[in-house]
Amino acid sequence: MEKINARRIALDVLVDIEKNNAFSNIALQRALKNKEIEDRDRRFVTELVYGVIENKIYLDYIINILSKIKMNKIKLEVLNILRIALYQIIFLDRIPSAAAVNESVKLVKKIEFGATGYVNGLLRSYLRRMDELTLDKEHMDIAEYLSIRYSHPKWLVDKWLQDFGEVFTEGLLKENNETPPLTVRTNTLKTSKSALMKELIAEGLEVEAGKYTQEALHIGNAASIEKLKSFQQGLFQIQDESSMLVSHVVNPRPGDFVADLCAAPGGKTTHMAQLMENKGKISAWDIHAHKVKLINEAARRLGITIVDARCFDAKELDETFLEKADKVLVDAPCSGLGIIRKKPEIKYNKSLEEIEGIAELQLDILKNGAKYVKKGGYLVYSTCTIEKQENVGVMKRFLEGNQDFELADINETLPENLRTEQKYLQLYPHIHGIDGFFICKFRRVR
Ligand SMILES: C[S@@+](CC[C@H](N)C(=O)[O-])C[C@H]1O[C@@H](n2cnc3c(N)ncnc32)[C@H](O)[C@@H]1O
Repeated sequence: MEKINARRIALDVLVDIEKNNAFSNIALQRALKNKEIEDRDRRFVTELVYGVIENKIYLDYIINILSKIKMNKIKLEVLNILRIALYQIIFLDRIPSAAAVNESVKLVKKIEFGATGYVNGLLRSYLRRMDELTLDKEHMDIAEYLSIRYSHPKWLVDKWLQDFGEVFTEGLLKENNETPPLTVRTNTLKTSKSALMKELIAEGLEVEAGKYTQEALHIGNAASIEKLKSFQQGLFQIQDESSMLVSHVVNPRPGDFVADLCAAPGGKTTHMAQLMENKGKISAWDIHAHKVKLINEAARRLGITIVDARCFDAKELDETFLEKADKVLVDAPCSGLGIIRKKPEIKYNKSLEEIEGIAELQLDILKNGAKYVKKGGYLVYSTCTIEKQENVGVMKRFLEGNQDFELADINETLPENLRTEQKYLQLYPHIHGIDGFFICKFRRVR
């Protein structure tokens, strides 16, 4: 069998992401699936792929200075070989620079023999000149400096500087390039947190309790978690703590009827089913049929029977649900700028226009969601973004147009370390250490 070359796999994944606009997690999964690859190599491939995407603007800034060929004329494969090499030299202390250069030269020889001299020359030139290539914050425009240093598009840095100020923005940008721990939610329908902890430790994982929710566990050294027996037995679900907080704010009770309008892949649906002790009903909708399947798969694995998943566009009104629900959740499609740590390509794919469009979509879905709520019932709005035009902006616009609703107090459903004066919760990765999320809750009073 051919020896697995981690750098080669990382290269293929990076080219796939750029050429086909693939999502990093899906491209990685596809490339690693069915490969006999040790956990250590699997982690190295993942580290290279995420590291390069996270730092792409910075790596390209250096390549642009050193290259004799214009950036847009460099073949994608060669460009990514350079990025992988520079990423290792600059960011991975444990890899000697000479090894990073030699391995990249070997790789380019196999893939684009004619570019061998170019790659070798550029990398050696970096090693000679690296001191003079460091960014000089004092003499640069602050937005330009932050944009290159932390590889976020300039328009986004400008926006965040305006919204949050320099210190906050730099903290956020820095954290966005960190790797978050993998977090899982105990399936309390099948086990307890302490029993699951023991099980995972016995399976060779490093496990720690979460910071905010009683079901959460952080996993230190997971490589292929879905292969674990405990996963296949449905003892847990992979889910960030921010996302778990949403279901706690919804606070569904056993016997409730809950409508979850944007539900796939079912993280919050299945969590709410747990909180309902698998009693009552959850109608879980998603616009994409292939994603509806994921809700059903998750429910089956976790032993949940109260979920009725369907393919439906929540912008449409389903009159059969009018005033039927005790609780409605709109976990809305959003710009996703709170989860850049997990999906770093998000920062390159967004635009101001898209943020505006998505805020309108959220408002449309919320307006319909409101119509399904019983008198005295609740509507919860959540996103995985930190953008004010969505979040607080949409929350205010919803309240202006829906006089039957008022903001409900969410504090009693939050852990003490997250209680807030405001009647909504905005989480930031660099402040709370979990995904950037927004959560608020409306009560139908009339
Ligand atoms: C943030 S994700 C939901 C995550 C899910 N609640 C969970 O916890 O696993 C938003 C979902 O909304 C779906 N979506 C987008 N537009 C929609 C629409 N018009 N109607 C229903 N679902 C929609 C997307 O397919 C996506 O799965």
